[in-house]
Amino acid sequence: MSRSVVVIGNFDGVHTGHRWLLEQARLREPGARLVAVTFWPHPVSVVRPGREPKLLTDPSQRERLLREAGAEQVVVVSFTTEVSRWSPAEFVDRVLRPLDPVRVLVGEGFTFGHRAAGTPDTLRELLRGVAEVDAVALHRADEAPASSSRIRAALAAGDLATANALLGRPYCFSGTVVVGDQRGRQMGFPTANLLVPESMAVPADGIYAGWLTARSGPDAGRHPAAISVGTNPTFDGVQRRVEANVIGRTDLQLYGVEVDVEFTAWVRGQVRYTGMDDLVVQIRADVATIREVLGI
Ligand SMILES: Cc1cc2nc3c(=O)[nH]c(=O)nc-3n(C[C@H](O)[C@H](O)[C@H](O)COP(=O)(O)O)c2cc1C
Ligand SMILES: Nc1ncnc2c1ncn2[C@@H]1O[C@H](COP(=O)(O)OP(=O)(O)O)[C@@H](O)[C@H]1O
Repeated sequence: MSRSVVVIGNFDGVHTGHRWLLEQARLREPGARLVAVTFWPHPVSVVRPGREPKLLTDPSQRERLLREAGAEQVVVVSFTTEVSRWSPAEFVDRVLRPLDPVRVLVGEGFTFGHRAAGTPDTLRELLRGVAEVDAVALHRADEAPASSSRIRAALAAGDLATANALLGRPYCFSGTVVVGDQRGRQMGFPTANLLVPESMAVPADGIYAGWLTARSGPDAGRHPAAISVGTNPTFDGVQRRVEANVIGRTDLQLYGVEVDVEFTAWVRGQVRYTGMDDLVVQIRADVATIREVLGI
């Protein structure tokens, strides 16, 4: 097997900064196999349980995005308490050496190993004579570097434009369509409902313009969508859901189908209406706005 160029990180969101790191790896070692080393679950959930951030990508989405960004191999280290106690040297011996790296790239400020004792300098020392180690300056999308935590904060604040700019792609929420309260079709706007796992980040409650892609089934493909994130306050709901109405259709069969919901633009916040009739009038207006936003 050819020698590798390795990038290491959590890569949650696979945002512009992560993609920049992968591009640098490709440019600096064009002949080498590009390997992304990452972790699952998120190390913070093991080291400081309960303090882990809400995730922008689940593991399968993250791997798919890393491959799209040029990774030819994705190595997922199962992060356990035992792994959290590895010294920097153990991490290098167990994870990096077997990949036969010619160069390793990490973001500036990267730390690894027990109590985050390893720095890019430690890595350089441990790999002396084996591989070059580059600590790459963090890519700046604007005044500050793109980071998963900035993106999470922007999403939570309803600032989808900033989140999407830092991601370098529309924010996307994936899941399996579940049965809801069967109310959507009564209102003339059936919605494919996705549950929001506790572990995942989701944009602030509100109405968004976007796209729904069904990965399989009779309606496979990408469809324009009016998206609602929230608890359906009009109906005193409690469970937070991502719901997408495919615009102009009432005939889709999406139950049990894996879908990707892409968020293109923020439209408005959630409102508690006094009844279904007022809500339906508003949804009609939303759909008209969303058609314009999407240019359909
Ligand atoms: C474009 C759009 C806008 C919506 N706006 C609101 C809203 O402002 N307030 C609210 O309580 N629910 C809103 N909803 C969510 C509806 O309450 C929900 O889709 C409906 O109750 C159907 O739920 P079901 O899929 O579980 O049957 C909106 C849904 C869509 C598609
Ligand atoms: N245009 C559409 N957009 C979304 N789902 C649709 C559409 N047309 C039909 N459906 C189907 O209807 C279901 C949603 O209908 P709805 O009455 O809102 O039920 P539920 O409350 O179970 O979500 C979806 O899961 C999907 O299978």
